[in-house]
Amino acid sequence: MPGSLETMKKPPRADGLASILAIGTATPPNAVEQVDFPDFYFRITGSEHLVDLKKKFRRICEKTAIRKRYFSWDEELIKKNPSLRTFDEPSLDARQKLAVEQIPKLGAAAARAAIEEWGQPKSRITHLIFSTLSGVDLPGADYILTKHLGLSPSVQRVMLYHVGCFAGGTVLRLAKDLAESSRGARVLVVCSETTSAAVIRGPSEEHLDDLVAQSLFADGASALIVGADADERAGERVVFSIISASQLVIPDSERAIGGRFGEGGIHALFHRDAPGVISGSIGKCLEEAFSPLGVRDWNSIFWAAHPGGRAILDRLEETVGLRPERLSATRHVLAEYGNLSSACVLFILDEMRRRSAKEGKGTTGEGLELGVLFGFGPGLTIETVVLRASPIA
Ligand SMILES: CC(=O)CC(=O)SCCNC(=O)CCNC(=O)[C@H](O)C(C)(C)COP(=O)(O)OP(=O)(O)OC[C@H]1O[C@@H](n2cnc3c(N)ncnc32)[C@H](O)[C@@H]1OP(=O)(O)O
Repeated sequence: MPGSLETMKKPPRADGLASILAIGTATPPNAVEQVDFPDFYFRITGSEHLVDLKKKFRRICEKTAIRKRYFSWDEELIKKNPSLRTFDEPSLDARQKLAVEQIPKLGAAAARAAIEEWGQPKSRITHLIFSTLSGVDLPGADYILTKHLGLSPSVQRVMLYHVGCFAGGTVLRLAKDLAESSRGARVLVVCSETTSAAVIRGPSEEHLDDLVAQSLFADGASALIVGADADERAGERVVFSIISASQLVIPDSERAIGGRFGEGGIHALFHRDAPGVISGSIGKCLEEAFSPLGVRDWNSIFWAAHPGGRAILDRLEETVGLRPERLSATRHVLAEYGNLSSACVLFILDEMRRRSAKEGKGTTGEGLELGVLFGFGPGLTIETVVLRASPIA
């Protein structure tokens, strides 16, 4: 019947904006203090004889402003898999085994925390967006996660493999579209990362940017429930609303951040000018996102920026003229967890809303109404997400 076909083409849209209704995070048990990492890393990779390179690595680690990182692997695993001790020996099988096991497991732990905070039955989850940099498999981590969590087989899954660190913004952009285009949709978003593809490899004097990667990346997962028209009578609460989301590729910048994927896993390619390239485009992103809202003072909004490395945050702060408190939650997450790739920005939102409540601020965004979340990664790609904080009762 033409009438019913018309109805099928246009399912009812949500009335309101998509919102984050809950946040969960998880880390694996093996924590390594950054101050101990150079000794640990050069010992487990059998590289103690590279004395000058180790001194250089110590200097790099000291500059990262990272205090601690969590890993799903440990010394025992490296001993059992000697190919992981070298810089570029074929080692993909060992890396895959770890990633395929750990990514859904970590993601499920973060998702359970988000679902518990949300307080609604799992059967209300209509969509799943899963993002990870490693562990491509068939069926993928999204499928394994639905089994771990016991989600409905009719949950609509979207799997994002190998997008890179900007994916923490991409998942919000997609979740907003899904939640607003279908009334009643509840989207479970999961970003789960292990370093098994890119970190854990021996050092190389010829590839110093890869050595920088060994000092930065860590394992962890974050999860959100996103939906529009929060059902407050059923106990749903808005943590942040997603006002807008957009993506920008900085022209001719693909050399700034990248990775080569092969039999030895992912070899990181970081140009020293990555912080400069990112900060050079941040003004344009801010103006495009906030001019419709009449905002021009970048200190009047809260910030969650992907902490790719300390130098990126320093350059951002300097270029935009930010007061130190604006990147305080971001720097805290970098210090306590390292660079968690796509999972990082959602850890920052969690940290921000928790410390806002603890410090008696009026909103989940440090007492401010509007804020920005930035994802940075290969391309060079920037995801810009405008958020609205919620009042804290
Ligand atoms: C994967 C994704 O999709 C997204 C991502 O997050 S990718 C990660 C993006 N991150 C980056 O690009 C790293 C940004 N860089 C930084 O944060 C900082 O440079 C750093 C913490 C690594 C070092 O801090 P710094 O203030 O630059 O210290 P600095 O004293 O200049 O450098 C320390 C040493 O590292 C070396 N170094 C710094 N950056 C380097 C690079 N990109 N490649 C090779 N060597 C580098 C320096 O030459 C220096 O060596 P010496 O001590 O022998 O002189």
